[in-house]
Amino acid sequence: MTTTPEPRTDVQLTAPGEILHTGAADYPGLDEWRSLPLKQQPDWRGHPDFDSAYEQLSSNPPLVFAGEVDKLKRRLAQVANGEAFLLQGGDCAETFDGVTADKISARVKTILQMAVVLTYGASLPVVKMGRMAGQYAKPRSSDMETRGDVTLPAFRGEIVNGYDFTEESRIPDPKRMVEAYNKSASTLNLIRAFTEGGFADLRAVQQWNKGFMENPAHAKYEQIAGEIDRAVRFMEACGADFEGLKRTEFYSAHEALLLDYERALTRIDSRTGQPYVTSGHFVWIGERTRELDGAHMDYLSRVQNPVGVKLGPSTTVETVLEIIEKLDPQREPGRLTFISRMGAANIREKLPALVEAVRDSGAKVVWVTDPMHGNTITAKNGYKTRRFDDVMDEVRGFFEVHRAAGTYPGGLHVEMTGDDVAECLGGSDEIDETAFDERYETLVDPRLNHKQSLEMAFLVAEALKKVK
Ligand SMILES: O=C[C@H](O)[C@H](O)COP(=O)(O)O
Ligand SMILES: C=C(OP(=O)(O)O)C(=O)O
Repeated sequence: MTTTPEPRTDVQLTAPGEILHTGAADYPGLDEWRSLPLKQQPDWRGHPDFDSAYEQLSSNPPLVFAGEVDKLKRRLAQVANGEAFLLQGGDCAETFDGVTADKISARVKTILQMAVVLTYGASLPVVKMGRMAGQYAKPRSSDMETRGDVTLPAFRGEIVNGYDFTEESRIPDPKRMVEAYNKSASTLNLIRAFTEGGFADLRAVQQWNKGFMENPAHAKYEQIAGEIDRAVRFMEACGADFEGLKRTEFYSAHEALLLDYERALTRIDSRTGQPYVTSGHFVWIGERTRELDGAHMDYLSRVQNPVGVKLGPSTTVETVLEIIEKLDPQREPGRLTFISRMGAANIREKLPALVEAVRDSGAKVVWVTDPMHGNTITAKNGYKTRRFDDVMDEVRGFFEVHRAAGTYPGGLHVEMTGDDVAECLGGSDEIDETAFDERYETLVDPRLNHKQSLEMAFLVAEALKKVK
């Protein structure tokens, strides 16, 4: 069983509510991961720029504040209790060039649109979270990539190396961590401005959804869209406080894969003396790095953020119970989220035993479905893709499993974008492989485009109405 370190007594604690954070240079246990099995990392410790990049990050301001992280944990506790729904969405791999106002606003806009539809379906608040402002590191199936007769190190996300298929670009460069920090800061700044400055006004979001409904292909969602519209007009007629509804909470999330980056951005919260990863509000451990005795599990067991763990089809009951012991020994609601990514073909067979075991253990975790990562296929023309129908089938399976177990299907985790890309097959626009040459932009895995994301929200809203 993991023990949470005692608060430091030798640091100056400030009054509750203050947002000062100190570095975490010698906090006990925070460097334990360095002696444990560590997967999916670049070999860059000997790089001449490593120390200066690490020092720079260590002295930079935190990207998020411990008080916000605690607030998110309270929101996730509501999800664990079936009182809210969690929506996590964003790029597979953010790119430095993608940090533009247009692209960020399109993604935030799409997440807000999805959230309105889901809020209506669930009749519950939706906790909104972007795979944004830090989703720059990618785990890979293979360390190397071969094209023709050339083999080079695999692309590991722009925080590590470049996507161009040249020897120079694929060399890991620690200065990229500083660039990723700067890009994340810009992204968060814009997200905060959007979501606190009127962009999230419920009436505007509902207008955007009307645009989606104008396409005859989406007429099948007319009933639910009409109901939302009437509900908004009813609230307006009643004189609802739309000032309050102009703002919304929006949290950042990413895979805590690159431990040099996470360690350098860990800070001690001045209120509590406890360590927080300040690179994002919510961080998760991926399917490829979730060994119980591994570095990633150890590191995230020592910080206070709410954490997620991806669970693929090989996950056993013993593993989930041990993960709970390791990451949530205090059984703190909101601390632990399990993100299942079984694949449509597996979910109905593999998920029930895990959900039932967790239910019977009494632990209060959040259950989220990631219907993307278990449904990746290679299209006839060689592109990595996913079928919209498979994705939706996994979502339906997730709801069925929870209904049968009497547990709460707490959320949805999707790779999506606000742009009109063609990366996943199907949806009402019936995207097929022929569109890929023109509109395939992702650097690693295929995302739902704007319309496919909204369509998914409508379908999930229908499923959520049945949960109530
Ligand atoms: O996003 C998830 C992983 O990084 C991705 O699926 C790995 O892809 P690969 O199998 O092409 O390495
Ligand atoms: C790598 C990812 O997923 P997984 O760990 O589930 O493969 C991801 O979500 O980007």
